Amino acid sequence: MPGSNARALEKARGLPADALILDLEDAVSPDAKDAARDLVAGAVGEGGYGARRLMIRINGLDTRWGAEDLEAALSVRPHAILLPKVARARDVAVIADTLSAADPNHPTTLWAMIETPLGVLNAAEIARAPRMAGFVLGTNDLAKDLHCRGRTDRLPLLGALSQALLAARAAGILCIDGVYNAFRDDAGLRAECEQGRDLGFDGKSLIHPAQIAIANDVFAPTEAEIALARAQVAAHDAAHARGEGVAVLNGRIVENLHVETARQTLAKAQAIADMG
Ligand SMILES: CC(C)(COP(=O)(O)OP(=O)(O)OC[C@H]1O[C@@H](n2cnc3c(N)ncnc32)[C@H](O)[C@@H]1OP(=O)(O)O)[C@@H](O)C(=O)NCCC(=O)NCCSC(=O)C[C@H](O)C(=O)O
Ligand SMILES: [Mg+2]
Repeated sequence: MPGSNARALEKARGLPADALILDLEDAVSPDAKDAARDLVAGAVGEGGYGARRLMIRINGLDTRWGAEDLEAALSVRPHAILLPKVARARDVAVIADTLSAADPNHPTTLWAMIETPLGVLNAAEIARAPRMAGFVLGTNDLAKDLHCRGRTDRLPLLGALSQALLAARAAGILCIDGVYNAFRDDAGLRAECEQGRDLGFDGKSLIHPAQIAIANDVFAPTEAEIALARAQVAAHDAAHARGEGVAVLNGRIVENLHVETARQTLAKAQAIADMG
């Protein structure tokens, strides 16, 4: 949400989102940047966001606002700082060093917007940068730089989306899909969320409260997935007790790797339940 929108910052305290991105970058006009920085720092400092993870997207350090944004963000210790248009691992390392120099135990992690051709090409090294905890895909900036046409199937973006995901998975960090701009188009949003879920994204970045329910619905494990995960764990445990490494459930084999996925599904369901 735009960091300049006081009403949105307030409303976010009650929205059923897992994480909030308080934006100082492209959602804020140049003449509102200083006020937005104060507003965001004030809101994070005041708290009241419950279990929602708080992320501040700062302006790039190559802009006239970036350094002040970083200082203000660090001072209120959000869960994460989201860096825009990251092109190389060293863009991240500079900030990680600043953070660690200020306080080696500073709890704030770094996230990167992957939204430029160079950022996609360097995604593997960016994912392994110090303090890096996740990617958010910037599909608007990517489409702009690729000169591609907007298509409902996102065919022109699929290579970049997959490369960013591969890099994130190889480094063991999270990867969140880009925004869906038509915020009154529920069917289009659902279709794009389904595509993102199929590809392997951990969630969807959103621009309007009306989009939250659909994203939650698509990205949460379904009752059937939870039941299957439980049955797979039970079948595998039983097989293990019999001294067998492989179980068979509904005519399909269940091996260690399936149990790992099943446990991830159950852990995600539990985390959602814990959010209340
Ligand atoms: C798109 C909007 C300008 C629409 O705003 P508005 O006209 O106020 O919508 P509504 O009247 O329907 O709003 C209803 C209520 O919800 C609140 N609201 C609106 N948006 C948000 C939000 N994002 N978070 C929290 N709350 C929000 C309104 O205040 C109303 O509240 P109430 O008074 O109680 O009724 C607006 O939604 C908007 O600005 N959206 C965010 C745009 C944004 O964040 N853009 C930057 C991120 S996307 C990006 O940068 C792309 C990426 O980098 C890339 O390259 O792809
Ligand atoms: Mg962008």
